[in-house]
Amino acid sequence: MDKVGIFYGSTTGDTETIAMSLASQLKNYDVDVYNVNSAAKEDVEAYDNLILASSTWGLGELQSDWIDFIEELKEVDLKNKKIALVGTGDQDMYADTFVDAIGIIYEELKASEAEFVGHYPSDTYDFSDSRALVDEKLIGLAIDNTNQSDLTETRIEEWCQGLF
Ligand SMILES: Cc1cc2nc3c(=O)[nH]c(=O)nc-3n(C[C@H](O)[C@H](O)[C@H](O)COP(=O)(O)O)c2cc1C
Repeated sequence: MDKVGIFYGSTTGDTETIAMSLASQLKNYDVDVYNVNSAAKEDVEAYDNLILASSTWGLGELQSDWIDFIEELKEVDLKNKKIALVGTGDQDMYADTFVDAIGIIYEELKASEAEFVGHYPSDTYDFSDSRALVDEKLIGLAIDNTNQSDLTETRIEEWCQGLF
């Protein structure tokens, strides 16, 4: 079975819950889940398929544990790895910075020659702006459990199909 490493940062537990849902949805893979507050770059090196998940805090900032971890990731040779991004956020309260964190992770890592997979259409959301918008699509899956919790399960199911 192909391996998938899920690396998440979570301040109040929302992204952690999503990381666990993703792990149970990816039934055809051997999945390990890491909190970035205690993960190291050697953990990342063990996987060809990565899911990187972050909530957004402040006004469009990375979840705090990601601030150090993104620097570690930049030291990993990510060439030939596939990376899928998952952002949690609130599109109503933070309509101009919705899931910006995954846009930041993408910007930091796009020079790495990793292949970014799992782009997601933005038409079922209602926000004004996001750094996660790349070529009119979201660079990864966005989850908003404050305003659209009813869509979360379906979005995860859809997104996980044929992801890697
Ligand atoms: C002070 C504060 C700032 C936030 N800033 C943003 C933001 O800029 N963009 C966004 O999409 N969500 C923002 N959010 C919403 C969080 O990202 C959201 O609640 C998320 O589910 C938290 O996930 P976590 O518990 O895994 O950290 C903010 C929430 C708070 C309380």
